[in-house]
Amino acid sequence: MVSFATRARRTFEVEYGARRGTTENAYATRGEKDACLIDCVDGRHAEGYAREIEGLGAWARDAAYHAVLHVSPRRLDALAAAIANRSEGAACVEVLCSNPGAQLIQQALKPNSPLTNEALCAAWKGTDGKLRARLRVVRNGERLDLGGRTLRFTLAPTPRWPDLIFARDEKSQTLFTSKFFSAHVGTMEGYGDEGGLETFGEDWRFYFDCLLAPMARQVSPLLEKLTGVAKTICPAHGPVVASSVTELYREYVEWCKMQTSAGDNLSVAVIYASAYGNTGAMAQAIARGVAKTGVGAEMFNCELASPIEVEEVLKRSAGFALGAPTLGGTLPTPVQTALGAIVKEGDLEKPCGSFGSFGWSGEAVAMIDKRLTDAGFKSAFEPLRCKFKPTAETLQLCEESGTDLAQAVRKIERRKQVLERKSVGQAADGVSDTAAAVGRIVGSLCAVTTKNEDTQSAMLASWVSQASFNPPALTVAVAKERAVESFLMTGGKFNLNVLKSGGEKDVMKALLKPFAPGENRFGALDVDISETNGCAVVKQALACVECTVTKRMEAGDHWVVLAEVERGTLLDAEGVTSIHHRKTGSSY
Ligand SMILES: Cc1cc2nc3c(=O)[nH]c(=O)nc-3n(C[C@H](O)[C@H](O)[C@H](O)COP(=O)(O)O)c2cc1C
Repeated sequence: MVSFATRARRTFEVEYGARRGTTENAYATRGEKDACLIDCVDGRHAEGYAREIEGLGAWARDAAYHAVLHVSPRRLDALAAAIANRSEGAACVEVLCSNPGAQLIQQALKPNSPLTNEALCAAWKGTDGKLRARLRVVRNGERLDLGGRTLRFTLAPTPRWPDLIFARDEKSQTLFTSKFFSAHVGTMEGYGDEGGLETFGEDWRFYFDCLLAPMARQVSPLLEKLTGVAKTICPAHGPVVASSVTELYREYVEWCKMQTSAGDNLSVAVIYASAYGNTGAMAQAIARGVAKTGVGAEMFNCELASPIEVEEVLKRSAGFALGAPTLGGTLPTPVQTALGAIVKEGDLEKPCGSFGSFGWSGEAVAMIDKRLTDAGFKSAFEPLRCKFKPTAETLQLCEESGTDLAQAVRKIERRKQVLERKSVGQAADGVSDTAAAVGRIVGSLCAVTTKNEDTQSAMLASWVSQASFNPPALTVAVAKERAVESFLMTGGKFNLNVLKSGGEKDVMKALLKPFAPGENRFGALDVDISETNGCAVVKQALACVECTVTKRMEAGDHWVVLAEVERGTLLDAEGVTSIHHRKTGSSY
């Protein structure tokens, strides 16, 4: 195995939001006859990758095969380095990938195309003009005999990775799963998953929630293809799964089920096209914002689907977002077709949104927005436009916009239910005994203030409790759809500003005011920024407790966040803590 760990967060896609770094993994295996390199790392590590392969020995350097389970433009420099480093007399390497993967490599090998990769072109054909590599498209179920060891390939296309393949080494019962069972964590000691779910559960789940949950419908049947014995799972990122194969597989099946059953009740379609992945990254962040509310999110790449499939996804969705890059001053054709299908379906009750990346003129998003508005659709968020690659702030904005879209869908659903109940003569909102009893539990009214990269955020909280004397620790329950939720991952910092009885009104007003995605959360509130953790200190509070998240536990529609107290400051020694009294346990 060859693995490169990065501690820093280098890219801003939502899946890196937990800020635990990542690893780029690649593997090599050999039989009695031939060897095969499996997977490929990010182009940043191209030189190191070639060196590491060389270090394994001539069998790896001059391997007969290189199976690239996911082809991305970002990985082509590393593929080029591996090919360029082969010895002079080595035979042509067969680069195995799926049909969509092969198309991407062919584009990269074409001179003067937007996807041309100079390093790959140079490596593919040696200076003597002889081919040093050739493409081989693998079929579903195809076997590669290495001599006493066989690799079996399974095609595993998803909207985000249409070219994905799994490989199974039948002799060692090892599964190579690329993006499946991956995690962005670069902090482990070795390569393995020692500590299993206890140690990496949150990382696996976060990666799943960000990337696979919005494609759960497509992921579920692919998981079925992976059943059967496997001793080891080798993913593209994070630990090699050895001690917790069965548990992680079971969790994946369960998470998919949770997501699809949420989607069966109520779901939002995020329909998009993306030539270079920028609009795709925005779509991913919007889908994450939707999914964390418990509403199903279905990512749908309309370049890979027929108009009928677009119509079907629209029919089963209660809202949608449509995204496109600007190419040649207009929308890509598949998005125009999808737009036509949306307007034709014409269910104007469905809330919507538009988004997309552009380079200079950026007409696409305005075109989508105008067409939808003219047809009578109502947007749940302002059109989201982004110049080239989205930044951390843009992705945060996309995530919050996704949450707004899901909440708009929920609101319509609730209204429908109230009308239904009324029509059958039930009370619209009776408080049950259980709810009334639970409502008698009280908590201290606090402002949680937190920060992620350059973005500050805050929420009002009363489901707060001390949890340990030594070390001093506390818990806060955070609704899954809350914008600050993604700031409070393990390792995240926040301040718990305990509010003063009689002095809580202004803070409540400021924090309960609806805010648009990306808007300053503090409004007119007077805050200082802590020099130790960079989070806001509410000046009107009674006390400020600076904390670091140590663990999260899933609890129905909330995450219970356990945090260790780093330090505390008493801002007002005379005041009394504000208590939040309620009539019902079914709302705050
Ligand atoms: C062939 C081509 C044509 C483009 N035309 C435009 C254009 O007319 N206006 C514009 O704002 N950007 C244009 N761009 C820039 C893209 O919109 C920009 O690269 C965007 O980030 C692509 O998003 P994507 O990664 O989702 O495909 C063009 C890019 C290419 C490669």
